[in-house]
Amino acid sequence: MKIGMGYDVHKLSDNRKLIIGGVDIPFNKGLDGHSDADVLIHAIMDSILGPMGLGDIGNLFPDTDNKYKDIDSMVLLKEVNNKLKQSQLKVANVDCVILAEKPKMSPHIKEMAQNISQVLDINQSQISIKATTTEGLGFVGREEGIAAQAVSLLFLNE
Ligand SMILES: Nc1ccn([C@@H]2O[C@H](COP(=O)(O)O)[C@@H](O)[C@H]2O)c(=O)n1
Ligand SMILES: C[C@@]1(CO)OP(=O)(O)OP(=O)(O)OC[C@H]1O
Repeated sequence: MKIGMGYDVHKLSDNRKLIIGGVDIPFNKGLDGHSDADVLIHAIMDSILGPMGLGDIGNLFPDTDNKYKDIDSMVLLKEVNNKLKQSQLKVANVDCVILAEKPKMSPHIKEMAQNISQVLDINQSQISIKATTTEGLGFVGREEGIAAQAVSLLFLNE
């Protein structure tokens, strides 16, 4: 068994879509980044790459490479899953939390879990996504950005 963690933050900006867990969430702001800035998918990818010894998404998908400009992070997750399939490791479960003051994530959690389990070829029961505000405190509380954390447990498929 190997455990991995991932953490990511993106800034909230005008004139950007809010894409989290592959869901286009209606909101007056969106997350800014080189890619689509899907903060949840980025945290999940890092939590899988860590135990595989592959560093982080910045190593794999550098933001200096134009081919990743505005890329759908689900495409990057598929690439991470391809690397997982080439290894002897499989996902036991992924547990995540989204830190956002607004908007409400709860109406979108099921669709996020569907999207992620489909790309990772796992059952929906193997992925858990939660959300919390930070009670008005810090950059999340001031609605300057959204953060996500993920923990993945991988096992050796012998
Ligand atoms: N962006 C968010 C934040 C929270 N939720 C849900 O609301 C519950 C209460 O949040 P607190 O931060 O006040 O503890 C939380 O447990 C989530 O279910 C949400 O959907 N979206
Ligand atoms: C995904 C990449 C690549 O497009 O871009 P961003 O959307 O800026 O995301 P970040 O979490 O800063 O790090 C990884 C980047 O290389």
